[in-house]
Amino acid sequence: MLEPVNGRTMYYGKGDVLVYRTYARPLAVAGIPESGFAGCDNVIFAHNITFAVTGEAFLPSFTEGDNSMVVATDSMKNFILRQTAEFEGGTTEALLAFLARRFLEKYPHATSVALTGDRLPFDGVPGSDLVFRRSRNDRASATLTVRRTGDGSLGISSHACALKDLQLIKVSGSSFHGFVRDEYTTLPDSYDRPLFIFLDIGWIYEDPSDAIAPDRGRYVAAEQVRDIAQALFHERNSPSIQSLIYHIGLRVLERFPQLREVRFESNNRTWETVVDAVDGARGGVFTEPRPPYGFQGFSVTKADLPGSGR
Ligand SMILES: O=c1[nH]c(=O)c2[nH]c(=O)[nH]c2[nH]1
Repeated sequence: MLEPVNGRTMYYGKGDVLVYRTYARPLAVAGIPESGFAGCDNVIFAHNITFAVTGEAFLPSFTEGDNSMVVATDSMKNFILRQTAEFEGGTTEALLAFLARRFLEKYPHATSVALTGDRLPFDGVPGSDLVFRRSRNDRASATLTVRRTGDGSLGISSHACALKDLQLIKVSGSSFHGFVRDEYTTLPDSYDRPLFIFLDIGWIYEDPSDAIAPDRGRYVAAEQVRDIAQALFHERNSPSIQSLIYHIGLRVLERFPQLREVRFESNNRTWETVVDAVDGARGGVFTEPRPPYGFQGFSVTKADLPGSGR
């Protein structure tokens, strides 16, 4: 998360800082064919934040028990909560950049801050602009590291945006066959399986300013990435999860040339068949698969796009 200080891992911070900000700046995004998402009003702009700090000045707190330079993690929590009131943006990435900058400005002996914000989604309810329903579904997330550069200015040294915990089932139209068959193989070939997948999708911008300043019109909303994943899952008769995530990655990069890379971590939760649908009839019966579960990890970059010449 945070780069080592003189070759040593050293950081401290606060996790699970829950910040419910109301009436943040509304977000508008450019549309894409796979998604009806055009933005959100941000009436509830809520996050679970993990905040970590480092700097040589903190070494004596570890090695000598000298707390004179320690900003208590309790104070960090207060800082995050109070500063969020002054935040004027409308994206998770912008909130993280704002908090990191403010902290490094306030505490000059801190050299670098790494923070993650998991959005806590609340959905609007019909007929009200005041009542919201907490959603336990997939959610947007971002991680940023902001550090002091040689000339004392502050810069983003790493970033990653994500959609976490997307869980999608396609009841028909997925296969898995042609894999290595030997004395260890018990899995039959499948030509139509009820494919249930858990997906974490991450993306990196060519220029992280596009994530911080959505007014530039190049912000990529997690809802749009979600909708691309759903559309590709629908469109393709996938021969494997490996192939499916590759094609989702290609489509995301095609739609958003401002991105450099898309990353996947997927989990196979294919439903276990109890009663097969008979003679082309619909209506099989399935149950939850038993552990252990398979997983895949893959990153797609612009070099994978057709015609990239790389
Ligand atoms: O999409 C899949 N990829 C695999 O590598 C695999 N292995 C397995 O047993 N089932 C599946 N499904």
